[in-house]
Amino acid sequence: MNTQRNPELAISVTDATVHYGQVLALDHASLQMGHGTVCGLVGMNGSGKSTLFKTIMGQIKPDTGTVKISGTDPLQARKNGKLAYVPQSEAVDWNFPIAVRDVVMTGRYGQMGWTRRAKKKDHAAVNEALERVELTDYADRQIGQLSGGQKKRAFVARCIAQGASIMLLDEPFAGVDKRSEATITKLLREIADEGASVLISTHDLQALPDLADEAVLLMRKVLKHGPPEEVLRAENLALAFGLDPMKRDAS
Ligand SMILES: Nc1ncnc2c1ncn2[C@@H]1O[C@H](COP(=O)(O)OP(=O)(O)OP(=O)(O)O)[C@@H](O)[C@H]1O
Repeated sequence: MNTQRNPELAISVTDATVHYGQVLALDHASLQMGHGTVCGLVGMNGSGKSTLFKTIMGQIKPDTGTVKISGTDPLQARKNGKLAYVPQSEAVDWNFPIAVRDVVMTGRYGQMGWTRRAKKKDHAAVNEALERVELTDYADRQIGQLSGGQKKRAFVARCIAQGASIMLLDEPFAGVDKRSEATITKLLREIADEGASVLISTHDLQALPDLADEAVLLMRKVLKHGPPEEVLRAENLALAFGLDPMKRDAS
């Protein structure tokens, strides 16, 4: 685990427990992530991945434990633009009448003040982000008129335009074509090499060694955290999935 590059951890979740009514979604889960790292979060349906994201984002306050983002409170980290989130596709209203460029511009809102009037530097940041995700030619399309992979790229561009140094991506490869997957994977690698930390939930275990420096196996608590090839050993997967999901669909 590369937690050495900066002594202050990018993400530090300690002993987090979350209930939804009677349902125990996180059970004393702890996760420490350094800067400049891509980390894959894997676990079966209902293992708590989205709940962990919401907890890291400060949307859910855990019953026990603490969350620190670069040493600060998650809400503070969101306010200062350091923490960004790419939601699952189902969580987005794709019919909303907004162009791709404007979706990316929402990443700049925190830095614009209450007028939300875009300045030259905001337009420049949006254009650069669109270019990095190869969506410049689609900038004026309504967001719902993109393919699944292009939609994901638009949301990654929003994080880039925001200047976030910690990014959480909830299943960015679900329903995504191979070209978009390769573009996103390469981009996340570049972003991490520039010092950002990227936590990605995915069901694509086969792709994990190419995608991530580290993997986390979640089953309400963090069962394993380390290099993907170690975490994805058959005995560990059996613990988390009760079978060998490399041979079958992991979901
Ligand atoms: N709003 C909610 N109310 C009640 N229970 C919930 C709620 N959200 C999640 N849960 C439950 O909490 C547990 C963890 O759910 P969560 O969505 O975090 O899992 P996940 O690993 O992201 O699943 P998936 O891979 O299917 O997206 C599950 O048992 C789920 O049914």
